[in-house]
Amino acid sequence: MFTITKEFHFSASHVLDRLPSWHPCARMHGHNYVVVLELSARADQLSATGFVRDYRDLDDFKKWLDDTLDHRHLNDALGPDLPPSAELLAKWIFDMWRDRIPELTTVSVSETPKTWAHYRPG
Ligand SMILES: Nc1nc2c(c(=O)[nH]1)N=C([C@H](O)[C@H](O)COP(=O)(O)OP(=O)(O)OP(=O)(O)O)CN2
Ligand SMILES: [Zn+2]
Repeated sequence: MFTITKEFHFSASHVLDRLPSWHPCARMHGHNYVVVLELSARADQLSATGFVRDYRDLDDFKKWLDDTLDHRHLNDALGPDLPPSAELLAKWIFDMWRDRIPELTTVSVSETPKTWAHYRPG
């Protein structure tokens, strides 16, 4: 298998309001999020150019991220039923984009330089 990744950035606020009140993340705060899309293909699926997918094809994803999540409150963007943890945000993005990017295999979300959550369907 070949895999490619491309990294995207956005800034947003959130409240993890299902945490106990003593937890700092139960208060509203923000992150400079990093999202990494991983796309995969077998050797026989590569384009004639040798691409899993042209990185430039992901420009639509960048625009969507800017329009949908950048400088937003994630609790509003994801709705009241989905806690905006890094894990569930990664799955939410995967589910939004799996049909438009059939080669998509993993979505990863980082909230801080030390943390990553990864979602790939089991
Ligand atoms: N499994 C998860 N744990 C936590 C999440 C999450 O999405 N998934 N989110 C948070 C907070 O939103 C935020 O990311 C804080 O994380 P934390 O690592 O505690 O960040 P700090 O910078 O405060 O940590 P330091 O240890 O001081 O670097 C919490 N947990
Ligand atoms: Zn947070």
